[in-house]
Amino acid sequence: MQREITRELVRRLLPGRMAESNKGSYGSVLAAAGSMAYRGAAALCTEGALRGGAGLVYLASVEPVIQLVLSRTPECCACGCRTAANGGIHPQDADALRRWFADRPTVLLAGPGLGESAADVCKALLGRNAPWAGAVLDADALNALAAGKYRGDLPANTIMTPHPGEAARLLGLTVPEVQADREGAAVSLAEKYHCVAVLKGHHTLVAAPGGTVWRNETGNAGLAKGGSGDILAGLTAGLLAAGLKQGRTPENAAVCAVWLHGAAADRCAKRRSMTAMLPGDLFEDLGWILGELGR
Ligand SMILES: NC(=O)C1=CN([C@@H]2O[C@H](COP(=O)(O)OP(=O)(O)OC[C@H]3O[C@@H](n4cnc5c(N)ncnc54)[C@H](OP(=O)(O)O)[C@@H]3O)[C@@H](O)[C@H]2O)[C@@H](O)CC1
Ligand SMILES: Nc1ncnc2c1ncn2[C@@H]1O[C@H](COP(=O)(O)OP(=O)(O)O)[C@@H](O)[C@H]1O
Repeated sequence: MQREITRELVRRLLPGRMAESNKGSYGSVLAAAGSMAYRGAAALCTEGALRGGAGLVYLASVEPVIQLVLSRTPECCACGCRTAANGGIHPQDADALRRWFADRPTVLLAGPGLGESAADVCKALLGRNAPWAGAVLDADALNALAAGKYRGDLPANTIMTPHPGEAARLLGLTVPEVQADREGAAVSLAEKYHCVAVLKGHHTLVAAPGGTVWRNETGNAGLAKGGSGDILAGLTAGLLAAGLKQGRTPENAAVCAVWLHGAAADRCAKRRSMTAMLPGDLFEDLGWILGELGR
């Protein structure tokens, strides 16, 4: 049975901003994102993590991507990596990152824009004894997981955010089969991969193993543009990092992220139209909606 995500639920579950706090109170995110082919995805997901409230956001990527992201959001800390032959992060640098973060509890956000480098990067970052406080896996990180390129034993507090195409690959189904039983697909993903599954699309669903299936009713077809999913992945990671510091669960973070993302899109469509709005426009509306919720 599905339960609707409401504004009141989100108000209750959102991490607070306390007067007596500092950046360490809201957790850290490392985004492993972007490649020579997909530069914007890294910019959108890191801004999503910052605007989702994480205290510190690091970006691991190739230098041209780092330059682009810092020019938009200098708040982001750079972990510049060498470029591999496939245009992505060099695998040796991914190994070094994993060692550097071993004693710095951090949420890993992996996938947006990684392209062909995803298999090597995920193998290095998500192998045995991965140090992450939690993880958000999206896009190419999910395709590499579906293809068996790294162990399916994900860190505790993992959230995956597949669109129906990615969900079909993860479950060995076709897209029409996923869409014909979205609730069954979301539950199967959560149980197969022991994580919180966010099955995106019109009426995004959130399922945790053995838990409620949440249905989101915010959002509109203006989100059907490349980059919307990258923002959701970053926002989810930012909320997860801040929420884990305050005893919230990954399910709480996913529920808040999908509702806020859709509510921002609904506000954005009123001022920009569904046709002309861009994913990057959502950040302004997100700020207004968080403000209305007292955060
Ligand atoms: N500015 C940037 O840098 C951007 C970079 N980006 C980066 O691009 C990379 C590739 O990501 P991607 O999602 O485009 O590739 P992919 O998973 O192969 O999806 C296409 C296939 O899946 C299916 N499919 C997709 N959605 C579906 C749906 N809702 N419902 C049903 N089916 C759906 C679709 O099937 P079709 O409908 O065409 O048969 C098609 O075959 C990745 O790194 C990402 O982060 C993008 O985020 C954009 C902005
Ligand atoms: N018609 C729609 N109605 C509501 N939400 C939508 C619609 N189309 C797309 N979205 C949302 O936009 C985002 C698209 O993510 P994704 O397919 O991964 O795109 P990309 O990776 O290209 O950014 C998801 O959050 C999805 O739920």
